[in-house]
Amino acid sequence: MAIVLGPNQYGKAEVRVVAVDRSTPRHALVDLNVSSALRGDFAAAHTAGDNAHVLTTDAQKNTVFAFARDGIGSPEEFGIRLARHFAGSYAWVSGARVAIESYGWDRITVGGAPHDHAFSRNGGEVRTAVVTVDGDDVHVLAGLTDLVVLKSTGSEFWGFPRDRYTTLPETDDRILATAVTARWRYTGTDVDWNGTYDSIRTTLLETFAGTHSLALQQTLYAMGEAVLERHADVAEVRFSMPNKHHFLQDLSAFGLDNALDGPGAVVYHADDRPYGLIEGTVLRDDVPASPAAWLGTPGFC
Ligand SMILES: O=c1[nH]c(=O)c2[nH]c(=O)[nH]c2[nH]1
Repeated sequence: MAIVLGPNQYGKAEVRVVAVDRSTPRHALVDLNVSSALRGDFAAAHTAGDNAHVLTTDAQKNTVFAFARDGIGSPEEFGIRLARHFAGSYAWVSGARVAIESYGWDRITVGGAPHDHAFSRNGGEVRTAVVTVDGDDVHVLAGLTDLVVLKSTGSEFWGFPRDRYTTLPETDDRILATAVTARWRYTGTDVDWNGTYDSIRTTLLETFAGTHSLALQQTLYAMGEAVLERHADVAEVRFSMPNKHHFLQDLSAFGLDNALDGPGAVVYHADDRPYGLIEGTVLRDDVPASPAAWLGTPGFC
């Protein structure tokens, strides 16, 4: 029996870089959280404390800031530039993974006009990109987290089996709400990153809204199917979607009914936990799987 070093990677996590394009009076702002990780032959550092192969995490951080000086473009483009640079830096670096979160800022409107250089953060939603360079191969995942959506009707849930612990009533009219985390894998790199991102986000929203839902699982599948139907360069979409339960509040103690078709407002309590967690992948069956693209991406997606 020998004890050996298994898979490993190292890098700088969560480099917060904000780049402002001031080339015109109308500034443009990009706000990223960048994490890099190198893969390759780093055995001696682990087993002997020999750092001859260790491109410092400090240098990786500096590289992120230096590259931002040339403009960031889309998160995917920036990730590809960085990952290619790191993977090509030394013979013993065989690959690099660059994961990016992109925070959105909207222009503040003053007197009806969008301001040139004042912005407000737009909610909790975050755009994501993960670029993995593995030798000459480049894999790109794009996605988003915490796209919070709600339908106040157009959602049913019934027809499930009833064991001795099943108490949930069947319903033909409920609130459906979730916070979408999705990642999709592109088949290549010749992509209009920002345009495609916007289009896929719109597709997710339109499909959530337009699908008369019999289960969140069905809505998840419909959202993935719509993305794949409209985007030939996407191979698969992975989702993690909490079912943000809204239960009708019992108001009978106050002599009030709470009927869906009654005269007053319908009152729900929004439960934050526990929540159903619905996760799934929708994919083309004729595109090979790509474990390298997902290596190091934790959780379901
Ligand atoms: O859309 C749903 N899917 C479920 O699997 C489930 N389970 C549950 O209790 N409510 C719901 N709703």
